[in-house]
Parts: sequence; C-alpha cells; structure tokens
Amino acid sequence: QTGSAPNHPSDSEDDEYITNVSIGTPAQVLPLDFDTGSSDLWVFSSETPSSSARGHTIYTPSKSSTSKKVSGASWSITYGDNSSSSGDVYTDTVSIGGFSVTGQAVESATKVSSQFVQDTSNSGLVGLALDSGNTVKPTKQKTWFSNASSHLASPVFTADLNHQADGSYNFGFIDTSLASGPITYVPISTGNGFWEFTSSSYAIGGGSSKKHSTDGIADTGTTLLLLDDTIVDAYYNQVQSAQYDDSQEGYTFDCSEDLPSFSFAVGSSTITVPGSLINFAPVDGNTCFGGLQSDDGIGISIFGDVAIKAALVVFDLGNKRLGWAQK
Ligand SMILES: CC(C)(C)S(=O)(=O)N[C@@H](Cc1ccccc1)C(=O)N[C@@H](Cc1c[nH]c[nH+]1)C(=O)N[C@@H](CC1CCCCC1)C(O)(O)C(F)(F)C(=O)NCCN1CCOCC1
Repeated sequence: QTGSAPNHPSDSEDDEYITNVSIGTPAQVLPLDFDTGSSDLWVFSSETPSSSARGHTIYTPSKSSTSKKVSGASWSITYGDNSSSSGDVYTDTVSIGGFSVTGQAVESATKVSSQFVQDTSNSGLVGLALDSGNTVKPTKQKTWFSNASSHLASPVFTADLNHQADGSYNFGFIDTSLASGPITYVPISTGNGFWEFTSSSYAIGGGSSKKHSTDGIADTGTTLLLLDDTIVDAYYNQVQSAQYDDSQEGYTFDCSEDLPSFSFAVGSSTITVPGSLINFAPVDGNTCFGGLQSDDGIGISIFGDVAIKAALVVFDLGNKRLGWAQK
C-alpha cells in the first residue's frame, strides 16, 4: 500500500508547506504543516480557546465516532523559534494521501503560543521525525509514518517541495521521475531523534569545493537553510551588495543582484541550490533577505525548505538513511 498527498506553499515566500489531512469519522479535513524536525501530530481543536482558534480549522473529537481519549496523557512542545503548544491526547483514524492509520495519537491543543494563533495557514503539525522525539507523557506516542510504515509497501517517504508551486509527500514508494539526477543515500544518526546526517564539503557558485564537516538535519518544518557562520560568511562574501542586517537578524542584499548557487556534499555527490532559491524574500524597497543564514546558537545545522526545494529527499526509516536527488 502507498499514499500520495499534494503540498503547497502557505504564502508568497514559501514560509511553510501545507498538506490536507483527514482525521476522524466522518472525516474532518485540516491543513497541517508536515515537519520532519519534530515528532508530535498536534491540532487546533474544540479544546483550543476560541480566541486562539479564530481563523483556524479545528478537530472536534466528540464529533468523531472513532475518537478515543487517552486518559492521563498530556503533551507539551517548544520549537526552535520559541513557539510552543500543549494539551491532551486522543486516538483516531488519520488519513494522508489515501492511506489510513487507525489508532493514531492526535494531540489536541489546549494552549498555543501567539505565533501559532497568528499563523492561520496551518491548523497544526504532523511530526515526521523519529518516535524518540515525541513529547507525550507518561507514554510516548508514535508518529503517523512510524505507525504506517509496517503497512506501507516500503518503509520510506519522500518530500518534494517547490518554489511557489505544488509538490508532494509520497509514502511507501519513491517516484524517481520527480528528480533529474540519481538518489545518493547517506546514513542518519538517530541519537537526537532527527533525520540527521553529515555533509563533508560545500561549494559556492562555480568555485572549488571546500572541506567542511556539517552535522545537519533534513527539516521540512524549517523555512531556511541554516549553516555554520564560516560557510554563510564565505557565501555572502561573494554577494557584492550583501550586508548583515542586525534588525533583520540576517544577511540582506540588493534584490536585483544575481546570487551564486550553493552546493553541499551528500556522500560522493553534491546537491546544488540555485541562487534564485537563495533570494528568499523582499524585506523593504529593493532589499532582499537571504535563504541561507547562520545556525548560530542552534547547535546543529538545518537543511530546511530552501535546500529541500532543490531536491527530492527520501526519508528511509527501514535502512536508517536519507536520500537526496537533484531536481
Ligand atoms: C517565521 C520565519 C521567519 C518565516 S522562519 O524562517 O523562522 N520560519 C519558521 C517556520 C514558520 C513558518 C511560517 C510561519 C511560522 C513559522 C522556522 O523556520 N522555524 C524553525 C526555526 C528554527 C529551527 N531551529 C531554530 N530555529 C522551527 O522552529 N522549526 C520547527 C517547526 C516549526 C515550528 C513553528 C511552526 C512551524 C513549524 C522544527 O520542528 O522544524 C524544529 F526542528 F526546528 C524544531 O523546533 N523541532 C523541535 C524538536 N524538539 C526536540 C525535543 O523534543 C521536542 C521537539
């Protein structure tokens, strides 16, 4: 069995990617943000204060004949951007791209931070990182993909994210026609609960490749490509109008400047992010904000949507490996 669900950018900046998910019986369809950087499936619900839920689609467990409360269970999560949410837990049938998982933990939000209230593009998240990162207490719950994997044709899913266009999340199969190049696989380290891998070098534009070991995660829930300062400084050194903008907390440049591409090693291959994807968004007038920024203070590098948009990414749980193919 397999599943295939379309995704689309939430706004004109590709800030996040949204996929419709069916929960309960009869189906309640919610627009959710698939996040390979976390492991909780949580939703705005009938238990979310109505002032916070305004503008969001909600899940109402009492209207679903297949919902069951998980007694005594609670969850609480804080994300890298200091947004947070918490609540209690139900199980229900969750269908994604035509594939149904019964008894899926659906974490119902009784509290959400202001960023979530304001971001009406999503009604919650589908965590697709490893089960160890799940925050439910006293008993950790499995992700939708973990529950699905034993029933899927193959224990894999792929992310195909595109700039200002639809893409897909495919489960149980790899559609190689989505890629222009071969898939190169690298092993993941599972200790932190992420899809974490090491990239051995990088190159800027047509420049020579520089040895630099990057320990990073493939993270669909992070908008930008966040790497070590040395790499980021070297990149914007090649951008004549670039400057570090303290107020924007990142590098900005003149929108009319052509940006060099950025390549990173995946095993013995490389993935090249075209400069056009690194011209992320206008901030004001003709000043633009870069899609490549520093990972300082995070403790790990993040290959977020700006990098993933350049590739077809294969999340292979069966073989504990990550595959990247140029698009
Ligand atoms: C807002 C913005 C300027 C466009 S942004 O570039 O910051 N984009 C946000 C995502 C976003 C888009 C649109 C609207 C609102 C928020 C972004 O990239 N956030 C990252 C920033 C970051 C990462 N690291 C340091 N900073 C983040 O927190 N991403 C998490 C998912 C987000 C959370 C907010 C809502 C959208 C989804 C994440 O899950 O990808 C994560 F990996 F970064 C993360 O925080 N994972 C949580 C891992 N823990 C481990 C321990 O157990 C609990 C879970």
